[in-house]
Amino acid sequence: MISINSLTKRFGEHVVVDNLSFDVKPGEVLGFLGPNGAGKSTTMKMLTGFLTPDGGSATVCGYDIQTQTLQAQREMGYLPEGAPCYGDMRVKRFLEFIAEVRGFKGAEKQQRVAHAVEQVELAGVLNQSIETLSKGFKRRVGLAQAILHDPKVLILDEPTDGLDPNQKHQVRRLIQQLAEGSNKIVVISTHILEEVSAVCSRAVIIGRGKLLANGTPDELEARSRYHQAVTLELQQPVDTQPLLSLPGVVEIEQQREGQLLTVLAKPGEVIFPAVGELARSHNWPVKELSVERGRLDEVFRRLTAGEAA
Ligand SMILES: Nc1ncnc2c1ncn2[C@@H]1O[C@H](COP(=O)(O)OP(=O)(O)OP(=O)(O)O)[C@@H](O)[C@H]1O
Repeated sequence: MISINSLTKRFGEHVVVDNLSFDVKPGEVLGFLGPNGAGKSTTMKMLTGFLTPDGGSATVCGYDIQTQTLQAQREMGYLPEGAPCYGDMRVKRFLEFIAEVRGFKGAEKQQRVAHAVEQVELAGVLNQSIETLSKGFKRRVGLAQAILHDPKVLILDEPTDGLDPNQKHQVRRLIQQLAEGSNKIVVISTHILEEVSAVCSRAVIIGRGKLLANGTPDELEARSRYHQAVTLELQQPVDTQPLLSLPGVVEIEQQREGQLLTVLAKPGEVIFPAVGELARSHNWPVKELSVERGRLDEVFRRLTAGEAA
C-alpha cells in the first residue's frame, strides 16, 4: 500500500507539488497523469526517497519514506525518467552491480540477474555497453534494474517515453505481466492516454502539483461529454432535426459532410435505444451505429486546461 498525505514540494517560490494526497492499493496499476511540468517526476522522486518533501508525508508498505527510507526503498523498484546512468558499463555488469547494491551475492545474484534479463528480453545485448544501446533497450535495462529484487512496488517514470510502437507494446505487456495475479503496485507516469486505457486500473490526474481527478478509467470516461454519445455513420446526410427533439439529446456534431453524426447525451441519460429507433422509423441509410464510453483525452484536456506550467 502507498499512502501519500498532503505531500508538498517547493523550488524557491514555486510550489511544484501542492498538498497532494492519494492512496494506491495492492494489485493496482496506477496511471499518474498531468501535463508537462505538473509535478509527476517530483512526486515520484519524493515517493522513492530521492527528494525531501517540504510538507506532508508518504508511506510505502507501512514505512515512512522520510524516517524509514531504506526499509521503504527495499520494497520499491524505481525507473527514473530518461536512461539509466553508468553508460560505459556493459548491461550484464550493470545488472550485477545493482544486484550487489540490493544485497545479493553468489548464485542468488546470478539467478536474479538471469530472471530479470529473461523478463525484459535483454539476452541479446548482455555484453554491450549501455551507451551504445537503442533507446528502447536502455529503457529495458532501466526496467530490469527496477525489477531485480522482485519489489512489491514499482515506480516507473514515463516507462514508454520515446519508444517506438512495438517497444511501447512490449513494455506495456511487461507491466501487465508484472501486475497480473500478484498483489504488486505499479505506478506509471505518462502523458499517453491510451496507456491508461491499456494497462491502468486507476488514474490520478494532477495539474500544477494539485490533484484534479482520481478514478478508474471507466469513471473518468464517464465524466466526458461524449459519455453515452451515439455515433451514426450514414450513406448520405439526413435531416437531424428529429434527433434534437429527442429527450436526453443535448447536441449533435457533424463530420464528413453530415455522413458522420455524433449525438451527445445529457449527463446521466441513455439515448442509444431512442436514436436507433428514430433512425429505423425514418429509414435512414445507417451503415453503423455505436455508443461511446467517453473520451479520456477530452476529460484530460478539460481538467488540465490552463494548467501547463
Ligand atoms: N531541481 C529543480 N529545481 C527547480 N525547479 C525544478 C526542479 N525539478 C523540477 N523543477 C520544476 O518543477 C516543475 C515540475 O517538474 P516535474 O519534472 O516534476 O514535472 P512533470 O510533471 O514530471 O513534467 P514532465 O511531464 O514534463 O516530465 C517544473 O516546472 C520544473 O521545472
